[in-house]
Amino acid sequence: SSRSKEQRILDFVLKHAVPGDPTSVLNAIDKYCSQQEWAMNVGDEKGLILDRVLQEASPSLVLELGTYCWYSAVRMARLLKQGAQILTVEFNRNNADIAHQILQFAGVQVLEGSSEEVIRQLQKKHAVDTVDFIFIDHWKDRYLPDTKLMEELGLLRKGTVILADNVIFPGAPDYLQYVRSSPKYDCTYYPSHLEYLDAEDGLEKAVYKG
Ligand SMILES: O=c1[nH]cnc2c(O)cc(-c3ccc(F)cc3)c(-c3ccc(F)cc3)c12
Ligand SMILES: [Mg+2]
Repeated sequence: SSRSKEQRILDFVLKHAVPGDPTSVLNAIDKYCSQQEWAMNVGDEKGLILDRVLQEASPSLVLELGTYCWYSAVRMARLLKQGAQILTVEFNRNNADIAHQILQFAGVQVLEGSSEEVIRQLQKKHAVDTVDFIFIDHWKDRYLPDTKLMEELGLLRKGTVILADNVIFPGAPDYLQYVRSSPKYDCTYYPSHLEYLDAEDGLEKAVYKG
């Protein structure tokens, strides 16, 4: 059919999830993508690690790089404290549209454009001072340049948590080498598996020391 995989995921969510119940949305996406069509959501196994690291950080402002089908934005939004905000960046127009449809989540805003463009506009256009929690899940070649850009722009504060997906598969070796060798970060690796598969993958947490 002319509908994309992402639209088929949306159809399944709209058919099987309960409006306003984020856990039912996550369960629907995980069910569809593990049984029907694989998709690059962070998934349920790595998602549990994301849950724990996010709750420990208890952020007021979250920046997500890479919205895709909005799985991780929903995952994080369901755990945020009252009044906290997620800014999620998606450069692919179609995915942004799917994201808008899956759930108009209170406190979640989809910013369209390349991560570099959006990061450069955060302070002036989106009244951002510093970011408390960053989930990097867009494109492996942008992990390091975007992190350096956020440092240069003063978007990181003492204690800002950066959690990066796919540091093993497909991997972001230049990013890993940088944060692990930099005196500006305290790093922790969380071993896991590629979403819905047995391949090894993991998340890297880098806490900015200011
Ligand atoms: O690009 C990604 N962004 C954010 N998360 C991703 C993820 O969680 C998984 C994958 C992934 C896809 C296929 C595979 F066999 C292994 C890993 C990708 C990815 C990697 C290279 C690609 F060419 C296209 C997709 C991404
Ligand atoms: Mg990923």
